[in-house]
This record gives sequence, structure tokens and C-alpha cells, in this order.
Amino acid sequence: MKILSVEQTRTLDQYTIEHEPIAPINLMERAAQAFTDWYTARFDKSRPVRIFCGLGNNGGDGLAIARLLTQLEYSVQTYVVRYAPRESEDFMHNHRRLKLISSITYIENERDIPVIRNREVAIDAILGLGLSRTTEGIVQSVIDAINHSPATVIAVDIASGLFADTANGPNSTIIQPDYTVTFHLPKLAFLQPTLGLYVGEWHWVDIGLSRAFIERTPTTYFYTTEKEVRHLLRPRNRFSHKGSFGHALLLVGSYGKMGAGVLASRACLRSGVGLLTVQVPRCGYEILQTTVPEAMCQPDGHLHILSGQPDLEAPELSTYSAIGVGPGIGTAPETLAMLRKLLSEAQKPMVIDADAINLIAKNRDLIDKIPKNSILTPHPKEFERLTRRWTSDYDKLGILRDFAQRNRFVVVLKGAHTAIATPDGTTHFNSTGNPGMSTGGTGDVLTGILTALIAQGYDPVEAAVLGVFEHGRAGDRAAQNRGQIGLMASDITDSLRWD
Ligand SMILES: NC(=O)C1=CN([C@@H]2O[C@H](COP(=O)(O)OP(=O)(O)OC[C@H]3O[C@@H](n4cnc5c(N)ncnc54)[C@H](O)[C@@H]3O)[C@@H](O)[C@H]2O)[C@@H](O)CC1
Ligand SMILES: Nc1ncnc2c1ncn2[C@@H]1O[C@H](COP(=O)(O)OP(=O)(O)O)[C@@H](O)[C@H]1O
Ligand SMILES: [K+]
Repeated sequence: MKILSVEQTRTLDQYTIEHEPIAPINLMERAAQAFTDWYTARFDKSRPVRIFCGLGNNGGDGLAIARLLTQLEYSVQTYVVRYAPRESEDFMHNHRRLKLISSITYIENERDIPVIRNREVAIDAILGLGLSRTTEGIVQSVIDAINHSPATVIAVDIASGLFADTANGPNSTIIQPDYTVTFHLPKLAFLQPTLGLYVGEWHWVDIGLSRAFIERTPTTYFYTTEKEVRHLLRPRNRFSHKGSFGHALLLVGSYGKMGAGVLASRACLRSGVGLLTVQVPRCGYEILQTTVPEAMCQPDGHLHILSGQPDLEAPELSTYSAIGVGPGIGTAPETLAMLRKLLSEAQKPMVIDADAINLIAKNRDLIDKIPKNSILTPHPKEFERLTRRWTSDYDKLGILRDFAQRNRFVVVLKGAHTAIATPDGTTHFNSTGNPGMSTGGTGDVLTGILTALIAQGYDPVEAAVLGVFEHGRAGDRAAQNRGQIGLMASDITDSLRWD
């Protein structure tokens, strides 16, 4: 699914109005109806509703929602925050219609702000996508009052005060909703870690904006949906054999961190690889053979760490269809030497994670040695070590895009809504996963998954988008069984289902 900019969203609204065609006021009515349907499916009439409206079209939506809920016999009190002398035309129209059936209270100064109580619902329709400057004055006071109230808060389209795709200033006053119900495609702001407080749980309601326009509008930002991912998954041929699904090599583990290697190996096997060889320090040999009997094990000459020495009689690197390196390997000088040699010899895209990324961050000459189209899977701290500190989520997205494009890597920046940046400059945000996955070892599982997909011949960008989605989906299944708190990394592997 595409993510459009505010400017493109405005043009999308305009295009829909001209080409469906539909009058602006009817499109607003459709938005209000969609919101009302969403609301009435979740909240019953016992909860009093206070709707706070601005003077633009977001306020217009709020007035129309007030009318629809009043007609459904919800207990509704409507407020107009009078921060400016002028109202939008469609606001005026809905104002006249609401006036016929209900009273409207004006908020011009702080005295006019009502006390919002427990069990009440506050609907925020003060400012929408038209936000052009930081909030101030009475708008700020109303937002503060709503945020400090015990009510359930629902933002119409976007939280008032939140810029949809640019950074807010440091001391901005922004609604902190429990829910955001948005009419347009997801906005970039909804997917950024530092903005979660200003989004809450977000829901998209379809108001029939032009699909033709969306299809031909260029964007570099995408939100991965299940339908798109289904398209990527390749069915198995009836006459296939284990040679059809590649031979992966994982270089993982060190003394005390063999678990990372076991997690990555099991996830790799659960993701359809034909054959798996795992290279571990000698101390990991029995651990691996015992816990993952499906894998072949290649012990390193060193007892505790991967050293790449002595050169054991391993098959040529080129015989492997994919190589994954990093989970649990530590950052010893011998392991650095091993990584240096590996990167110099590898010809195909690899999967590079965890300590391998930390070693590369400290030895930057290695960046040029990484095969093009390799997948790097840093979490934010690892990515910062690899690049630089960022000033906002948007700054970070710029660094991410440039780093992936300049080096021709696929960079999987992990977290809620993992962002996958590709060599061609696009960024794909993931839609699956949950906070139960914030626990040690879940990243190692992802490395195993991605290595298996590359081994099976998936293109690295497809592998990253598909693998990250399925990793999150397995995490969601595991959370359903166990609850988020009880979830641990191996539950994700056990919950993988590739169908
Ligand atoms: N066809 C459409 O355009 C549709 C629009 N819809 C609604 O319309 C919204 C966008 O409407 P508008 O473009 O009128 O935008 P807003 O309702 O966000 O209001 C914009 C107005 O607020 C002023 N303003 C901006 N920042 C301010 C601040 N910090 N303090 C005080 N005033 C400020 C602007 O000068 C402008 O006059 C969407 O978010 C959505 O809710 C929906 O009805 C769906 C259809
Ligand atoms: N709140 C969250 N929502 C969705 N996914 C999450 C969340 N927290 C963590 N994850 C996922 O869990 C994994 C954590 O990886 P990582 O930080 O490398 O952990 P580890 O190094 O312990 O394996 C990533 O894939 C990340 O996207
Ligand atoms: K709003």
C-alpha cells in the first residue's frame, strides 16, 4: 500500500471530487459516516461524547459526526474552538445542519473549556491535514485539557497538532489519542517510533478515494499489506527435492551465546531451506548437533569464538546459495579476521546481523567489501553505530535511504513497523508484529528466516519484505497463544506458517 505525502493527499481528495465526481460536502459526509460506523461498532450509547471541532474541514467532519451520532441518539455535546475569524465553506454547511437539531458551545478562552470526565469520550476534530504551523493559544489550551482528562480520546483523521510527514517542533502541543481513525492511506507519522504517543491505535476507514489516482501517483514509501506479501510467496513444485531450496550457511555463536545460533538455525529450517550448514566455535558443536539435528555442523578451529582458522575442509563458499552471519558471534579480533575474509570471498548477497554489524561499524573499510544487495538487519542502536545519530524520525529515514542507496544494500531497520530501505531508494514499513517481540533472540530468528529465503532464490528486497512480514505475523500468532508478556523468541519460530 502506498504512503502519500500531505500534498499528494490533498491532490487525491481534489481528484476524487472532480473525477468520481462527488461534491466536497458529500465526500465529507462519507468521511463522517465512515467514522460514525467505526465508532458505533465499538462504543455504546452509555458513554457521553464531547466533540471538539476546529474551523477547517476537520472541524466540518466533527460537526457532521456530531449530527450523525445525535440522530442515532448518542449523548453528544459539540464544541467549536474559535481560534480564528474564518470558517471553511463545508464547516459552515455542517454548522447550519447541526444547529437545526442540537446546541453548539463556543470555546474562545480558557473559561469556556468544559471539565471532561471519566467514561466520557472526547472526539478530536480540531485540526487535520491542514495543520500549517505549531498550535498556540486557545487551541493549545483545549488540546492540553483533552490530554489531561481521563476520557477515551479519538482523533479524527490525525491527532490535532501532529504534522503528517514532517517533524514537529520540540515543544509542540499535540493530542495524545487512544485511537486515530484516518480517512486517507496511512500517514508517515503513524509509523514512527517517537510519535506513537500522538497516534494511539490507528484504524483506516475507506471513503472511496480514487484508486486510479493512487495507482499512478509516485511515492518512495510503502506499507506492506498481507495481499502484497501473498503475491511474493512461491508455491512448491510437486517434484521438488531438497536441492531445489538451496543450501544455506550460517556463521553464528560464541561461548555463552550459542543460543543465538540455535535460534537462527531453527528459524532457517522452519523457513523452507533445503539444506543448512552451521559454522560454530568448537564449544558449540554438541549443542548444535543436539538441539538442531536437521542441520549439518561445521566446527571452527577455535574453542570459544569463530576464527575462520584453521581452514577446515569446508565446501567452497560458492557452493552455498546464501550465507548469514552475526548472531551471537561477539567482536573478538579473530572473529573480525574471519568476517574480513568471509566478506572478501563471498560473491552473493548475504544476511548480516548483530555483532557482524558492530564489527563493520568499527572497521568501516569492510563496508565496501559487503556484496551488493546484501541484507543488513540492524536494530536502531546498531544502525546508529553504522551511520550517525539522528535528530528526528524523519532525519533517520533520510539517513536510512541514503545509506541503502549509496551502498546498494537492503537495510532492515528493526522495531515496531520495521523500515526496509532498498538500493533503489524505496522504503517499506512492516505492518505485523507486536511489543511481545521486544525480547532477546527475536532478531536472531529473523536472520535465520531471511537467510532461508535468500537460499531459496528470493530476490533480496522480496526476501526482506516477505521475511519481516512473516516474522511479525508469527510473533502475532505467538502473542495470541501466550500473550505478549509470555512470548519468547523460539515461540516465533514455532508459530511460523508459510501459507
Ligand atoms: N475533500 C476533503 O478535503 C476531505 C477532507 N476531510 C477532512 O479535512 C481535513 C483537512 O481539512 P482542512 O484542509 O480544512 O484542514 P484543517 O481542518 O486541518 O484546518 C486548516 C485550517 O486551520 C488553520 N491552521 C493550521 N494550523 C493551525 C494552527 N496550528 N492553529 C490554528 N489554526 C491552524 C489553517 O490556516 C487552515 O485555515 C482532513 O484532515 C479531514 O479531516 C474529510 O472530510 C475527507 C474529505
Ligand atoms: N514493539 C514491537 N513491535 C513489533 N516488532 C517488534 C517490537 N519490538 C521488537 N520487535 C521485533 O523484534 C526483533 C528484535 O530484534 P533485535 O533487537 O535484533 O533482538 P535480538 O538482538 O535480541 O535478537 C525485530 O525483528 C523487531 O522488529
Ligand atoms: K484531528
